[in-house]
Formats: sequence, C-alpha cells, structure tokens
Amino acid sequence: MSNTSELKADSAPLAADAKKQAGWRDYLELTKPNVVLLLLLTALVGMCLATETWVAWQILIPALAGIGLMSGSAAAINHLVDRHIDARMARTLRRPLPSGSLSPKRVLSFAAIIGGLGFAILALWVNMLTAWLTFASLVGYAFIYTMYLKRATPQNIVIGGLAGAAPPLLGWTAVTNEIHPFAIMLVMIVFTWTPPHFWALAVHRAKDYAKAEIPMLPVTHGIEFTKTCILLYTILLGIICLLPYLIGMSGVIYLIGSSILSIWFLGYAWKLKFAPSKLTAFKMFKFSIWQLMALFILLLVDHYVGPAPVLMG
Ligand code: HEM
Ligand SMILES: CC(C)=CCC/C(C)=C/CC/C(C)=C/COP(=O)(O)OP(=O)(O)O
Repeated sequence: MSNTSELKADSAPLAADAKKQAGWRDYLELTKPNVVLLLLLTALVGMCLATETWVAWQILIPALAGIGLMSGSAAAINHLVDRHIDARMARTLRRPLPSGSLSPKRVLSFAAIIGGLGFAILALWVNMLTAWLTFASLVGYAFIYTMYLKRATPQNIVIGGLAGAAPPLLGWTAVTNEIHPFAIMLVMIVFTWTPPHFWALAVHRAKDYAKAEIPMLPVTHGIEFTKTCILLYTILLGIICLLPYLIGMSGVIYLIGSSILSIWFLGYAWKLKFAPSKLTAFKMFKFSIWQLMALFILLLVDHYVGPAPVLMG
C-alpha cells in the first residue's frame, strides 16, 4: 500500500468489477487460516514447554486468540500490499482482492480491527511483553517482509522468516513473561525450516515469480543453486533439531521421532537436487508442512508423556 489515495483509486474499479458478493469466506481467506493454525500449534507448544504442568486456560485462551488475531491481521495486510502482484500469479489471482470480491478499504479496516483486538487481548489478559513481541512479528511480516524485503532481495524469506518463527517464543513469554534460551531454540527450528519450506514451492512456481518480477532465489540465482541451498538448509535443520535433546529439554521420544522426520526431509532434498521428477519440489513443500506439524506434536508428547529430562541450568 503506498498511500490513502491509491486505496481510494483502487476501490472503484475493483468494486465495479466484483464478480461475487463478499462473504465470510473471503475474510477468512485473508487471514491465511491454515498457516495461522500451524503458527498457533507452535505457540501452544511454546506455552506448554514453558511449564511443568498444564497451562491455565485463563492464559491459554487469550494468548492463542491474541496471537491468532494478530497473525491473521498480518496476513490480511500482506494480501492488501501484494494485491497487484497477486493478480499476476496463477496461484494467487483468485484471492479476494485481485478477484474483486473485497475492496482494499474493507481489507484495511478488517486488518486494523482484528489486529487491534488481538493486541488488546494480549495486553489485558496475557502480558505486555507478549503483546509487543507479537506486534513486532506483525510489523516484521506485514511491513518489513511484504513491503520491502520481498521485493528487494532473494534473502527475503530468510530474514522475513523470523516473524513466522516467533510464535513459540510468544507462547513461552505468555506463560512466563520472560525470554528463555529454550524458547529461542524453538524459534531457531522454525527459522531454519522456513527456507526449504518456501524455496521448494518457489522452485515449483519459479515461472510465476519471474512473471511477477519478484526476486525469489530461483529467479535471481537459478533453480540448481536454489536446490543446493535447500539441501544445505535441510542438513542444518537436521542438526538444529537435535539440540532439544542435546541440551536436555526433550527426551528420546522426541529424538527418535524428529530424527526420522529429518532423514525423511533430507531424502526429499536429496531427490530434488540429484534425481527430481516434475513434482518433487511440490511434494517436498507439502511434506514440509506435515513435518513441522509432526515435529511440534512430538515436542508436546515428549514433554507430557516421556520421562522427565535432566534440565540444564
Ligand atoms: C517468510 C516465511 C514464509 C514464507 C515466505 C512462506 C510461504 C508460503 C507460501 C507461498 C505458501 C503457499 C500459500 C498458498 O498456496 O496460498 C505457504 C503455505 C503454507 N505455509 Fe508457509 N511460508 C512462510 C512461513 C511459514 C510458517 C512460519 C508457517 C507455520 C509455522 C507456514 C505454514 C504454511 C502452511 C500451513 C501452508 C499451507 C497453506 C494452505 O494450504 O492453505 N509458513 N507458505
Ligand atoms: C504476528 C505474527 C506471528 C505474524 C506472522 C504471520 C504470518 C501469517 C506468517 C506467515 C508467513 C507467510 C505465509 C509468508 C508468505 O507470504 P508471501 O507473501 O510470500 O506468500 P503469498 O504469495 O502466498 O502471499
């Protein structure tokens, strides 16, 4: 979004071209609900790992609601800022803004309302540290990544990935009101997972990104270089996934499960680099989502079911 007059100028043609009436499904789509659900799982695990017992519902409910609403708001701002490039890519052209079912003004109001509500919930019922850290993540994704990094550098998703990686820390601070090294380690897992997650899709959709002139790595440095980077990040992720066990935060259930997932993911990265079929990149992208979900469920199961680990420090 460059300024208010652009928003006004945009509203008219989009509203006039509207092909269908806006409904609640359009608003839901703006929030990237599947992404937010996975973000909330990582936040929930951050909350649970921060305490030896169950998380009190008086914190659990407002923390998940606040983080979810602010993430949804960030996603809606991403739709607003990216509406022109979304209109140029096959994957995104049917979204509510490029398809004309919602106007930019409505999207801005929606993002402001749910974002403000999310912040108020965190500030009133959780704590100010979590409220401000979540706000920083919103700014990181909706403004720094979407408005600047995405259009400026092929390292966009590496740096921007920090915002999407923050929820385990947000969950942890919601419960303890302090930043703990264990929470940072959970952030590091999601942070290192993001490049193979996204670049696998970018390899599959490289022509789309080139058409929209977005400097994603496969566009600027080619498919082969991107596949090498995916392989290297996948190895790094495998190493980082060992840390929860090595520092005594998680036990053998986690170690065995996460090692299987890491080897599996590495198998995809290896195939993508050395023996790809047309669909390997897309299958790896899909697998990355299941892998992160399974990894965080493992952390949770290990925490509550496994034998108590010996904690450092
Ligand atoms: C800068 C960081 C990230 C980038 C650039 C990125 C990029 C993408 C893209 C382009 C898609 C396809 C969306 C679509 O087809 O509509 C996607 C899907 C997805 N991403 Fe990411 N992602 C990032 C971080 C994350 C994080 C942190 C999570 C969760 C912890 C996540 C979870 C998902 C999920 C669940 C989907 C599937 C959505 C669906 O099927 O509706 N992503 N991601
Ligand atoms: C408060 C908080 C935790 C904020 C983070 C919220 C959030 C929704 C992070 C997910 C990152 C993501 C889906 C990036 C893709 O954007 P893209 O523009 O590259 O993808 P697109 O082309 O599919 O829109």
